[in-house]
Amino acid sequence: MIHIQNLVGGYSKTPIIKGIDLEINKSEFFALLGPNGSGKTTIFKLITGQLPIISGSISIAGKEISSFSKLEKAKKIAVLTQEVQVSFDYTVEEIVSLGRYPHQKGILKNLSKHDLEVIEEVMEITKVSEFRKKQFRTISGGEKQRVLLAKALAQEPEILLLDEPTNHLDIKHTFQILDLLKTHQHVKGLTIFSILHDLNVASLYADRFALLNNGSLLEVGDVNLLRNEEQLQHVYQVQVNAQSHPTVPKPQLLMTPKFVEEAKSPSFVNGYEIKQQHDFVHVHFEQPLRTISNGIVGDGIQWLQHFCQVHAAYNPSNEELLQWFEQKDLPSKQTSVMMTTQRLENIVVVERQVEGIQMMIMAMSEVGMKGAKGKVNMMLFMDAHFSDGALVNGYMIATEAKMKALQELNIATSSDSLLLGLTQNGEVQSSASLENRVGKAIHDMVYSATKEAVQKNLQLV
Ligand SMILES: Nc1ncnc2c1ncn2[C@@H]1O[C@H](COP(=O)(O)OP(=O)(O)OP(=O)(O)O)[C@@H](O)[C@H]1O
Repeated sequence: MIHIQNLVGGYSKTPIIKGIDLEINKSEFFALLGPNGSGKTTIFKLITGQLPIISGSISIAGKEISSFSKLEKAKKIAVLTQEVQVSFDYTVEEIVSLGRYPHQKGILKNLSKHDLEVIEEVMEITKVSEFRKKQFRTISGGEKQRVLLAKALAQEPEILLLDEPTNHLDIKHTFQILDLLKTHQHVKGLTIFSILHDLNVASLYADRFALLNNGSLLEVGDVNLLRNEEQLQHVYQVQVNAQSHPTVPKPQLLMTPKFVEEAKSPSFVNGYEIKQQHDFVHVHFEQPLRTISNGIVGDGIQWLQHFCQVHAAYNPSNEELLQWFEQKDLPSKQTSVMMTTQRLENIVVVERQVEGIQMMIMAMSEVGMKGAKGKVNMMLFMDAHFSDGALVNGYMIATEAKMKALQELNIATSSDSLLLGLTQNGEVQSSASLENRVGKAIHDMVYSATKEAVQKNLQLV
């Protein structure tokens, strides 16, 4: 649809855009990414004709851009720029109506019935109808942005060029507007070429991407471009980690600040407090721990600070759990909970240094107890620093060590819960295995604690 070939251009004889090739397909949402000053707006100005092309070419649907008349271009392309220049005291409705100008016929250029219908529709979908009679200059930045988008849509273009369409919008309106644009893309076959600064929003909405740096394209491709952490780090000069979105199969980027709050980092043994009451045992760590767990609360990979083994006769509902958190004055989003039907006097807490690593384990066994299913709930805390991959490795080693101990005791268990919590102090361990120190430490600690917890129970039966 838009064919850019060996394009060179800029503001003076020294070109900003240094020979780029780009193809934007019909009905796709294409995101132009790149840091400040990389030349994104300059490319848009070369497309719209605001800046002269030094060399190379731009064509739309096979026709050289310079051969379009102003009106022809306005019927094909609508542009939403960052430079809001509305010199007269127009109302919102009047601004949106200006979008129909390329379609109006005759000398008087009156709005037709169809024009009025289009204006109504675009004001409705961009949610600007409610302030249609207000003066444009008196509305907020985000409202202005929506009005200008309504004007662009009123143009009924084939191509929409958007320079940062969401930069003044709150998250509700950002998602509302982008959902709306996606609908137009799919239902009306609109081609969207948009400059976006928010890489996470771009990841969720765009079909293809181009990364511009210093007037040249570094990469053009699909969403995998946003999984290239090294390249993004090099271009944006920020530490970036690409993670999977929890429900959409797209990457999301997490940025790490250079400024890190001075960690109090207490020594591991002084860094936590254990409180035991008749109905729950609570471990509180002074610093949040990186955790992996399948407990009833706080499951998956998270950062948590409170860890509870709770006595309950039955599995509580979510409402009951929330009430419980309130009663105990615990933050529900920073707490891991495991449930047991047994009395908590049987809990085993072991603090030990294994393979030079400080560790603490809290294990609650129901094995051999009357009426119990036969499970061992376990929370293992370590003064070590694991990558997410090592965390998963460690979880597997802990499960295997627990099973090994139980098999040797001729005990079968079911529905166990396990949590691994790391202080993330020290050197990052990218893997844990029975061949390395951290893996061996997990194995030895879990194996011995499982036996200890089960034997304590069996003595009490
Ligand atoms: N009117 C101008 N005259 C001369 N140089 C300009 C002009 N406008 C922009 N430039 C220069 O052109 C380069 C590219 O600017 P451009 O606005 O295209 O970048 P951008 O990628 O859109 O940046 P941003 O993300 O900050 O909007 C910059 O170095 C800028 O200083």
